[in-house]
Amino acid sequence: MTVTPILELRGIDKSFGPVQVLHDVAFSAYPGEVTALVGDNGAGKSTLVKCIGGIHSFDAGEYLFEGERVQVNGPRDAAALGVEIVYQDLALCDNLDIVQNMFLGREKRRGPILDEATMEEMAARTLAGLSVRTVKSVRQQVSHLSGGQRQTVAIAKAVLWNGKVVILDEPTAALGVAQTAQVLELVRRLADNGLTVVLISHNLNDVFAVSDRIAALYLGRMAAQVRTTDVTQSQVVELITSGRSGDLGLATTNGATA
Ligand SMILES: Nc1ncnc2c1ncn2[C@@H]1O[C@H](COP(=O)(O)OP(=O)(O)OP(=O)(O)O)[C@@H](O)[C@H]1O
Repeated sequence: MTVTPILELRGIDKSFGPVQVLHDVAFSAYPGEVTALVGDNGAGKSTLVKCIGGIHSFDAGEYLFEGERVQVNGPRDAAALGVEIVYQDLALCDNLDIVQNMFLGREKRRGPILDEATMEEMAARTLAGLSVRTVKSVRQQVSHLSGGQRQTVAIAKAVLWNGKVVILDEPTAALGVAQTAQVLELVRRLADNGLTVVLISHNLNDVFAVSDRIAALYLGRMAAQVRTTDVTQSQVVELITSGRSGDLGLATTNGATA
């Protein structure tokens, strides 16, 4: 059965000045699935994600959303489609509480006055909808939260703003074992709730724990996009380090088939 990806990039080229960073990259992500984007340092993961998020324009290629070709000329266009990126450094403000962070720059107002009650209720409902029980009060200041709780708030913020495609940049990079497990559980739940999740990760244990598909970039080219159940960790290591895997009978190299 062929399933239409919610997000699809075809033939993406991207250069910075004379240096071509992405070469003819194809990438697809599907609702209800976690697609892991892997690759060595400098392979082009962040650049690809920034093209998806409208932060970088690309030089050639097509961007399709829900099967339709779209123009994404900036972060606002990506946000309007429902593409939300949660960066590793989180961009949460330490001196604000959870509600203030989740609504930062998009506050609800009743006339000239901030509608605190509605914002508080929406923040709490979003966290509850994600079965987040580790955050006790939405009025806690973010500086008092653990790394895992901060990551949870950043993810919930993306969901609150109607993220259909939620892209997570190394969400467990700074976390210990227990917090990593909590965040991975949340990542899986997002997909199980029907969202499309793209997970950038260097940690193959995380990738194999939660992903449905793996897209491996090598020196700016998409080496393979495969179902996680079709590959072993050592095959993925080979894809990351050499761009190929000799013993991998690839069913698809660009994720076009489901
Ligand atoms: N703004 C820029 N100007 C020039 N070169 C850039 C720019 N951004 C990225 N690059 C180059 O593009 C290449 C890919 O970088 P990118 O950050 O996308 O890789 P990555 O796979 O995300 O790496 P990492 O895992 O280390 O974050 C690198 O060689 C990098 O130096």
